Amino acid sequence: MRIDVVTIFPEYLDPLRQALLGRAIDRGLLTLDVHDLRAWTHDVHKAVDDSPYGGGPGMVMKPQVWGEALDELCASGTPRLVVPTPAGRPFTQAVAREYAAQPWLVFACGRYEGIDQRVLDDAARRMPVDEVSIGDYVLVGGEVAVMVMVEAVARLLPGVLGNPASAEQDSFSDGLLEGPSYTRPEVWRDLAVPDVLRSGNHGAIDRWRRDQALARTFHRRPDLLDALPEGALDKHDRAQ
Ligand SMILES: COc1ccc2nc(C(=O)O)sc2c1
Repeated sequence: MRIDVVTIFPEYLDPLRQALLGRAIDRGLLTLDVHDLRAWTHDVHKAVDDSPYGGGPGMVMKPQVWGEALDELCASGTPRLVVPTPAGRPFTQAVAREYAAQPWLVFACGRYEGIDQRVLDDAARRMPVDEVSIGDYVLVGGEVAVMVMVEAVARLLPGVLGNPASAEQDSFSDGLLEGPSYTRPEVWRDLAVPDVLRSGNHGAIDRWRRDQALARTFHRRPDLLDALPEGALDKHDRAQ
């Protein structure tokens, strides 16, 4: 997978080159190229924003600069353009899986009050454009949202996670929240690991973990239970 990110703060994306993701990039499992939007300005001040038509607070990112950047970066093909914005559709694990199947993603990081809408409308003439939000809160810019999305997507790529089963068992993969996890010691500050996890009875362990996930989801995210596909809960699940 090829990932390009366009931003006025390229160094903001540096953490993506650390640890697991950094190793995956070094191993060629994905490429990550971060571009400074100001490289496509032509004035001495490298201006990327201007006042909004219709008035109102803040500034809007200029269409000309973005247009030239995307023209150059997307000249060789048809990536999916992903634009983080508070007004976007929710970024979910399902969207992460959808993106992980794409050969090429270009992320456009807005700042200020956002990017002139015509940039997205023009891009949509020649590539799929997705406006997405990572949550119901507003950030200062798109960079942090891009880091969240790149990590969520990259970890799904073959070979990135040491144990592929991790991606199948983590929260949201079966539509439920993950239950609690434990490791040694057996007792810590008089808190003991649940006996079933030390029983060696894998059927009972799997059942206990499923029940824990259902209970946690019911109490913390009942909306996820409502969203489960028909038949996702068996008779035992429904009896919980
Ligand atoms: C101007 O660019 C922004 C500003 C806030 C913001 N908030 C996001 C979110 O997903 O919450 S994406 C995003 C992009």
